[in-house]
Amino acid sequence: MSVQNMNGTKVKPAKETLPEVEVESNGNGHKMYSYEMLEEIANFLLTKTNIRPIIGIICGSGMGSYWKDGSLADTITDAERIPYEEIPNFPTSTVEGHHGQLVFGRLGEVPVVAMQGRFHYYEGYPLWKCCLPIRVMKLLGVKTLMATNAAGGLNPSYKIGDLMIVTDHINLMGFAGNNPLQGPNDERFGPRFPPMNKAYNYEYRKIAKKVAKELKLDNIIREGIYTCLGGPNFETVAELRMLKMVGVDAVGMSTVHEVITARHCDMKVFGLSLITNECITNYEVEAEANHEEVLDVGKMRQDLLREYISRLVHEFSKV
Ligand SMILES: O=P(O)(O)O[C@@H]1C[C@H](O)[C@@H](CO)O1
Ligand SMILES: Nc1nc2[nH]cnc2c(=O)[nH]1
Repeated sequence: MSVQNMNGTKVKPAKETLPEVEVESNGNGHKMYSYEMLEEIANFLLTKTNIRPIIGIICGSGMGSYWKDGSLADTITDAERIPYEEIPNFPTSTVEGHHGQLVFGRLGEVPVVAMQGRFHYYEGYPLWKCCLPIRVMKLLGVKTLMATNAAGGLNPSYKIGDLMIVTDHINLMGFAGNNPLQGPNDERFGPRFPPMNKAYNYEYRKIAKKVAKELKLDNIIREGIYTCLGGPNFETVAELRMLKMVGVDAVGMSTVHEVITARHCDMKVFGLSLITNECITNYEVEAEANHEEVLDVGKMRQDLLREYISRLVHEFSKV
């Protein structure tokens, strides 16, 4: 469901979130959920489905529509959809293009869980809460995270509709002291000081390039560095010029903190950006970035993404 804002743009109406239960503070005034509370969420989900997922997929903005209305529903079998509103202590999606449900099912033979809608910092969620579903996935038995996102293409050779295999990220929000792992560390998830030099699995990246070749996607597949800004505004020209200088290829508002959380609890990670718009680094350009374009490009690429992601799931499950 959506409503129109003052500019006629479609937005999701604000939803009431479930009451937050304080367990411990992360020292930043943020309340965090304990291991036991996350276990409760995972156990709740396990009572709702017989699927025991080994791969977790996060659908980026506009990239989740291929999970409904007949397209991936034809590919995914034994599908169980659980709206976020029905999951105790789970956040809810407030962004257009993020449906707000977990989809459990099988892609081919592989049991998966997909987040059809992720949580962003700009929605008002602290980073640990944006990443809460990753820890829940871990407790469900998920071994691999596939994080997809919509991103602006900063590398001048990128075109709208390209797919960028993420080789690495720059944690800009972390530079400013904001990290999902801030606060007391629970060793049951992972170490206090996790390494991050192998964030994006090398084997998966090789497979993703091989599969892209087989699907004849050579002309749209890229590899590059992603960064996340807090949003919700798109970037200024000066900001983009700065990011370009430090080697960023694609700019978004998610993924980095999810990947950090996944690596902390020893999940293997694959990252994929859909380049939905060109980052404007020139004051003479008339065009402006907008969310509608992001969603439109997601729609334009939904069939291709469905095929590519299904193939990747199959190949990754063999590693
Ligand atoms: O959820 P992702 O990172 O795919 O969404 C991007 C960032 C903003 O949420 C939105 C802007 O159009 O797209
Ligand atoms: N920050 C940011 N996020 C995006 N998501 C999709 N496009 C963009 C963009 O240009 N900038």
